[in-house]
Amino acid sequence: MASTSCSQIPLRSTSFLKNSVLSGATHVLSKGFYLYSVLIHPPANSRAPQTPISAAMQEDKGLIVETSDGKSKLRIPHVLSVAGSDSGAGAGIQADLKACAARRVYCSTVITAVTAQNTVGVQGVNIVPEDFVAEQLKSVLSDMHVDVVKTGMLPSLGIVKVFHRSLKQFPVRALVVDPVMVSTSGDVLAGPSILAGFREDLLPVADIVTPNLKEAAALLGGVHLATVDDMRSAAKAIYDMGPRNVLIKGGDLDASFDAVDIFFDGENFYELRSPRITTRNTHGTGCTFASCIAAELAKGASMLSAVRIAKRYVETALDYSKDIAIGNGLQGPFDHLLKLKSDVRNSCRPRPFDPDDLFLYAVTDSGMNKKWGRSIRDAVKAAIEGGATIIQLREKDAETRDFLESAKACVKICRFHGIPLLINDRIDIALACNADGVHVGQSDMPPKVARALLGPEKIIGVSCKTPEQAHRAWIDGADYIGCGGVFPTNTKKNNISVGLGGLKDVCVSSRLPVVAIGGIGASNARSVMEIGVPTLKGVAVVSALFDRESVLVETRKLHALLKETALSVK
Ligand SMILES: Nc1ncnc2c1ncn2[C@@H]1O[C@H](COP(=O)(O)OP(=O)(O)O)[C@@H](O)[C@H]1O
Ligand SMILES: Cc1ncc(COP(=O)(O)O)c(N)n1
Repeated sequence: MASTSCSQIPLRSTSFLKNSVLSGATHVLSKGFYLYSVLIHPPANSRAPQTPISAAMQEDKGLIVETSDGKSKLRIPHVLSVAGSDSGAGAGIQADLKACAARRVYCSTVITAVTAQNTVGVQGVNIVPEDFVAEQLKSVLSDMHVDVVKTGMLPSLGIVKVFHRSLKQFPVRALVVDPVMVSTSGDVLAGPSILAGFREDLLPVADIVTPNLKEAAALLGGVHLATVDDMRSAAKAIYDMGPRNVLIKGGDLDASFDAVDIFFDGENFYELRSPRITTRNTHGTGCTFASCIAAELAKGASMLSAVRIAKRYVETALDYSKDIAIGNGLQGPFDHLLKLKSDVRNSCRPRPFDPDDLFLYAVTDSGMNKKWGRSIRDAVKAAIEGGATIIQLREKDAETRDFLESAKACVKICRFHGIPLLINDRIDIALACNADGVHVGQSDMPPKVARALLGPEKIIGVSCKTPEQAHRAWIDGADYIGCGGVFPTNTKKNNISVGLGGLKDVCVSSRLPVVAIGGIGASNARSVMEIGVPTLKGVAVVSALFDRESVLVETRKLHALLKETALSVK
């Protein structure tokens, strides 16, 4: 095990530990002192057994730090990417930022070169002056707590040296070296002159180095690598140059191979295999892979686990992005956040939420649809045709897969008619079918968590019985509240009804639009709307529409009645 010591040392005076790879964690910041728990790794090439990074994280006692004002704050795992900018944003700094964001890790950046690049190739490279690379490094490392540094394009020997010096001055927990030399398009990003810098300075202090086939060949003086066996030999030979771990990426193997990478930790070889995805959108896979390893290490994963997660992440992102079209060249970027397709797929886009959408709110019920022999989609179609202004799928006992298929079909129908579709309770289904939002009860997913999962554009409704709950829903970022049950109902067991008085209290206090729910139908809808509070925008109905022979006829009837009432209430 590496030795562990704990000492109080002045702020930013860790450079006495030069030449050691150091893991540290600040616990208390007061009077200009860090209480610094130091894990000193002897220089890697002395081949001491490595300290698992997760152990270093435990030294941190979690990610909570106490600041000088006595408040505890969350310290966010942090990767610094030292790399080149890719104007096409498929690789380089841009890929690193997206990969870290996708893996929920903060990423700062030091730009070493600006490339003019697209899906055709690299049209130009402008190298950032060495002293300005040094200045960027100092800005970030002297201020922010960086856990892991990941390097990409280091275009000159001078920049490698500058970087190496900064690392000595500002040690970090782990170093991931992606020895970028040639882009997938075949353009040179860093010439052979940097090889000496890699061999002498960076590899001996790297926790992992991740060359692709061409880069591994260059590091080894130009050997030819074409098979998985060649990759194993290369991993061993590169390991002998000093890094703690080596990963040889096999994306460029013959297309008949699986996507195979070789990971070597000095003792064992691991063959990481995934199906080769047929796509042109592989620009930036290497940068992404290394950034994801760095992100997982920053969160505290062991090296093997970080590498495995990174492999799975790249595979998932490539598969998701295999049919997207960005640029006209041979090598397209992929979607790191797995989000770009969801809005494009539906040619009819959802429109923003309008409180008047709550006017006639139809809530489906699987039991009732079964009883009347209707599919969910037929029920939804009929309700829309009858005048429903918003739909909620409330399918408490549907099997997940059936529910998802029905929900997808209903999203199509609703988008076509410009009617919002919400899912009751099931955030997973709402996400998977790209519904317009969800409706949650007081004991369902908290609205704030739902918002974080669904994003800012989705509609979130919350069931509330009291003004306090309505206030909470507003604080939590809901879009509307459903108040009820107004009258006793069979669709919810043990549900105490609030009556028209309770509804009125909630509507008067609510800062959100309200829809009344519970036992409402043609016989009592007028009395509900006649409470005459402007926040009350409509009624939500289950049985009065769906526990009837004709959903269409009942919806039409109720719509007409509500319209008439609205005119007289105004
Ligand atoms: N077509 C593909 N299908 C699945 N995985 C791939 C594909 N191409 C590359 N990979 C994976 O992406 C990662 C990056 O590898 P590679 O493309 O060789 O890096 P680089 O971009 O540096 O050339 C590796 O894990 C590799 O196996
Ligand atoms: C700025 C920059 N950094 C790295 C790469 C390598 O990525 P790829 O191998 O996918 O072309 C690149 N093309 N551009």
